[in-house]
Amino acid sequence: MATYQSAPDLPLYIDGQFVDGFRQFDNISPVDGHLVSRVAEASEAQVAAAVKAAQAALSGPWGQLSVPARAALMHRVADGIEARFEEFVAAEVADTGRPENLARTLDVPRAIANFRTFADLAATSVSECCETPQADGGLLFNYTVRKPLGVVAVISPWNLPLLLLTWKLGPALAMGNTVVCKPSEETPSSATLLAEVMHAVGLPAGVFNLIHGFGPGSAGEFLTRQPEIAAVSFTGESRTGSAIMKAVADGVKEVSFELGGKNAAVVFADADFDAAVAGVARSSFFNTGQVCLCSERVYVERPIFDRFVAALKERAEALKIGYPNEAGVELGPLVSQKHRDKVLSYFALARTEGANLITGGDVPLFGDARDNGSWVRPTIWTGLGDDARCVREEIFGPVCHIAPFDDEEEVLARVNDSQYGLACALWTSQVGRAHRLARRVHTGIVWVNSWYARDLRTPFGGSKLSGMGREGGRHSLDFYSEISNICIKL
Ligand SMILES: NC(=O)c1ccc[n+]([C@@H]2O[C@H](COP(=O)([O-])OP(=O)(O)OC[C@H]3O[C@@H](n4cnc5c(N)ncnc54)[C@H](O)[C@@H]3O)[C@@H](O)[C@H]2O)c1
Ligand SMILES: N/C(=C\C=C\C=O)C(=O)O
Repeated sequence: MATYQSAPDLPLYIDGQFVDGFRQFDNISPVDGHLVSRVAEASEAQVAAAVKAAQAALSGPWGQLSVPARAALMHRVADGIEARFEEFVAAEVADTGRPENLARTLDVPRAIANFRTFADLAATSVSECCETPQADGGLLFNYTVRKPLGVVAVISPWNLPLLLLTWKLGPALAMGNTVVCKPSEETPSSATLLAEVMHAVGLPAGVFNLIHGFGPGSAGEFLTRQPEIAAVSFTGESRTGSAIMKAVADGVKEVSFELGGKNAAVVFADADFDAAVAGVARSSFFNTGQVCLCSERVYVERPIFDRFVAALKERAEALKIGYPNEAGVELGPLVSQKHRDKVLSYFALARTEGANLITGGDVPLFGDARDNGSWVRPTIWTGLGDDARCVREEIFGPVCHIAPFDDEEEVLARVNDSQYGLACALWTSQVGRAHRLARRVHTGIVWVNSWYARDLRTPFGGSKLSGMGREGGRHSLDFYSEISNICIKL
């Protein structure tokens, strides 16, 4: 049984040593507001030291390791996470208040899979080659080699803390880079536990470094401004991506951005109704709506609109909200009071914009310690126009707006009318329509009759304000390595 009581102070991990920061900040539980831990904040000098240690490690034993040897080490990291599985569950629950079952079935298993998948992909990847006959009868033989980029800055968000950190770490390390990681200030616990696993596995000092702190004017910004970093892999808000892009522009650093979204779910009258209701309830309320892929916009074909709204209302109101270790709990709190204030501001905005409130739109009163937490109810609106801010701006909470539509061309235009382009879920029984529409939706990812079903070999990422680049499968191998072409005249 995972426990999520207060933990000890959380340190930094720099050049193979656990060290204090220049000051500490509080890590507060979103369940009931209790102090989870005090966290070391890295100074600019400590961030610079971490990057220098990572730079030095490239020319040490780590830089001499073969790909299979690095892959074996990544598997040992995965073994280390497995060995401390319940501690990782407790760490994610302590910081996010999520249901234990979610951490046990998604977050920690995906961290293990992230290391194992990219260890195996790196160890089995092949390079390109070609032969070019010459007019003089000679031959050119071209082949490519992958080299590490160097020091990679890994900056991750709070919504799936361990999953998203390791989604980057797995391929970055498997491809021979060294890393300096800056997890979100909201969720430092599982990254710190991971540092203990990395240390125990015996990665050479400087290969993996962990700094805690905030964004602007703190560890996050300091990291992006270090001249020695070769690339930044970032997941977070679009406006943060823009700030990081500016910070690294002068150095022309490589960036991989997984950013925000305002994703649509489209339900046609011919869809499996019960599957679509269950699927949209999951895609709108999963992880309390704190997934960049969540459907905050739902379009339902008019003949089933009223029936669908009623069914989704019933599902939303049946979701079990509760303590992380309660049996059957499905929804936890939002990650912080600050984030809840943002979500509540959209609840208020929806009223101003004239939304019909179908359910939720407020804070549940428990009459216990949870009233000091960051809880909201799952919320459904209808009746807003496509130009409403609540229909265009990312809210990042358990909320969706449902609108009717009449035909494919209309709904396709409305789905694509967004500054984001991350994900879309289509619910229909017509295979031809599914393929036709999927390729015309302007998002990086389209699920048909499913949502957040993942194969780690597939490309993941978005367009427009949702990001830059793709990670997953060989796309991660490509991003986290420098490819050189060698041409030999035979
Ligand atoms: N596309 C995806 O795959 C994906 C996945 C998860 C979350 N997200 C997005 O992330 C957001 C929620 O996460 P968040 O609130 O942690 O995002 P955020 O942008 O506020 O913070 C993300 C990380 O960046 C750091 N940071 C903030 N400002 C920085 C700066 N100027 N320089 C360097 N680092 C900085 C933060 O400390 C944190 O570690 C949502 O918009 C969500 O859509 C996207
Ligand atoms: N990058 C991934 C998930 C992103 C979730 C966004 O909140 C993944 O599943 O690999």
